[in-house]
Amino acid sequence: LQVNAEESSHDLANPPKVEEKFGAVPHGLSTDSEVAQREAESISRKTLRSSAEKFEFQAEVSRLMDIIINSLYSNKDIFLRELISNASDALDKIRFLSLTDKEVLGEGDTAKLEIQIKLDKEKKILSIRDRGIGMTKEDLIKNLGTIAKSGTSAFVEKMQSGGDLNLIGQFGVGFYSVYLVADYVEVVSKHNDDKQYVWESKADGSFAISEDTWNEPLGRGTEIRLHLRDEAKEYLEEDKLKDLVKKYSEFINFPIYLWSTKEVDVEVPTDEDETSEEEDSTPETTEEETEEDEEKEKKPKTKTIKETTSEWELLNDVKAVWLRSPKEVTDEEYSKFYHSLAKDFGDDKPMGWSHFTAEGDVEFKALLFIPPKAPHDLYESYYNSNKSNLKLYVRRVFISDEFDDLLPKYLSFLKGIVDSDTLPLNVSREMLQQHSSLKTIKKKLIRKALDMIRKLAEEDPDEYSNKDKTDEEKSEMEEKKGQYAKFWNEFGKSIKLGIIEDATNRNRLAKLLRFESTKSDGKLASLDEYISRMKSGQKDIFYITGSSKEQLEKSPFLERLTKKNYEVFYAAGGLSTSIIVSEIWNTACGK
Ligand SMILES: Nc1ncnc2c1ncn2[C@@H]1O[C@H](COP(=O)(O)OP(=O)(O)OP(=O)(O)O)[C@@H](O)[C@H]1O
Repeated sequence: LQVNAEESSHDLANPPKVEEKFGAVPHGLSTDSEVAQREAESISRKTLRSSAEKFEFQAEVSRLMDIIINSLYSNKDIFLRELISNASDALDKIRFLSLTDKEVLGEGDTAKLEIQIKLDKEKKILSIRDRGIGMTKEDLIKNLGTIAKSGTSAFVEKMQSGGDLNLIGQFGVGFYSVYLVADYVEVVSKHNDDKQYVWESKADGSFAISEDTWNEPLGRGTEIRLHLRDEAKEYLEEDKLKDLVKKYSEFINFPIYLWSTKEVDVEVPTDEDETSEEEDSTPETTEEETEEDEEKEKKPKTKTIKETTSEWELLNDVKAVWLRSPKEVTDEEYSKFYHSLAKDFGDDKPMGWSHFTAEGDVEFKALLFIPPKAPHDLYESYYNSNKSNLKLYVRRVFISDEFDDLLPKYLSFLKGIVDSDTLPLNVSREMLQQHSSLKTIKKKLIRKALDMIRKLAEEDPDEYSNKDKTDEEKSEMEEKKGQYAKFWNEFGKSIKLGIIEDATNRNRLAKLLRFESTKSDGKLASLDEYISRMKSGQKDIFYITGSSKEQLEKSPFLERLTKKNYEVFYAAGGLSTSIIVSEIWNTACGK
């Protein structure tokens, strides 16, 4: 019954099913109304809906779910940000489609692009609803269970070797984090092209799908209902959810509402009985008091009672960081924005960022980040992946994160956003991809990206002497000590690839190259340093290259040179990198 991901991705006419695996109620035993009642009550947690079609999860997904459901991971909060992030992606998708076809948004509430969170304390259900693109029946089968993404096995492997569950979103399997807090999950979804369906699973290897004929019609979008485990009851507290949204979802570009309950004082008319009792107990009255009483009688008698009211409370203020002036954005805000943009919720801050506005023929705002670590699959499919890590917006409307032509491949490790005022809004993605402004945007982005990387080195006291600096500047610089070596460790290979691929910027890139040297106590040396020493007449320096650092370090040639007390600079890299680096080196030295 296991599904082959590739084969089944286009043909789901006969998706894999698990028949009679669940404790179905025999049809003869129940009346229609009982069945309806049972469906509507979203079933006890022991059995899924009996009439539903059953499917088996793809094996890797099943393993992933096992890991999650049995996890002792303490930071269970992460599920909420994953769901909100999915909701926001779904809203981005429908907003994008609406640029060329307004009809897709529908009317009334359905057209409202927002996220709603609701709690049902009695039934212990937490629901997150969006009016995004929604999922067809086929989408539900594919996206939530039968097609394993490339990140699934990578993440399972990571988890088996003690990885951090917090990174789940980076592997593209964030949805399954719901099983950290729930033992039964329903996904109700309505896509414009299909009927409303319910997906449900108890994370026991299978899921079920039924046409939804009992819930309130969603109009369009998705509602995820988490039937919380007993130990996750804290997520039924409004304050807890408000804190979490503030903490993790501050930068979501759609309004997030919580259905919150408040106790308010209300004036209500006093009951007849109460009034008469009060009157009965009144002792004899004087004339004056009688007059007062008469006046009181004219006004209706009221009392104040506490009443609970509920209303949608807005939890975020939907601000686009990149549209603000860089002077107004704090370092902490940049860091938090990076975490949310990159779905990288590790403890480390980004290594650097560049926030700028480009003016002239092509106007755009951009915010680029150097991540603290290289992602697990950075070089895995370097030449055949079209992935860009930049999100493209046009006038604040998210267009795509699949524009492979915004940055060259060797800079694909950067994360960020570009928001352009010049690009047209009402054309298809394909036409936009051809737009002439993109070339200008790309050129400027590369310049800014390389400047940002150069700055990392310039601010690092390991790289440059800081003797002219004031004490205050020195202590600030102390924080940046070693940052370029860290960068080089994580992304040096990308710079070398850039040297091969980007002839226009080769000299700029050459300045970012670093070499190890046998005499520098582990410090990295730059090309400039080597050149200045060559120019000052130093002759006992050699430069060798090889395919790997290990190979170089074992090289007998290196050993011989060091024995003679020569200093050897060495750089690892593929053959073509070595050749190009040598060329740059020799040209720079005038040889
Ligand atoms: N609220 C939603 N509306 C529409 N589609 C959704 C929604 N939630 C999930 N999906 C679909 O299910 C897929 C799987 O979600 P999942 O969170 O596991 O991965 P992802 O969103 O692709 O990656 P990441 O977790 O990094 O955001 C999504 O790619 C999307 O197609």
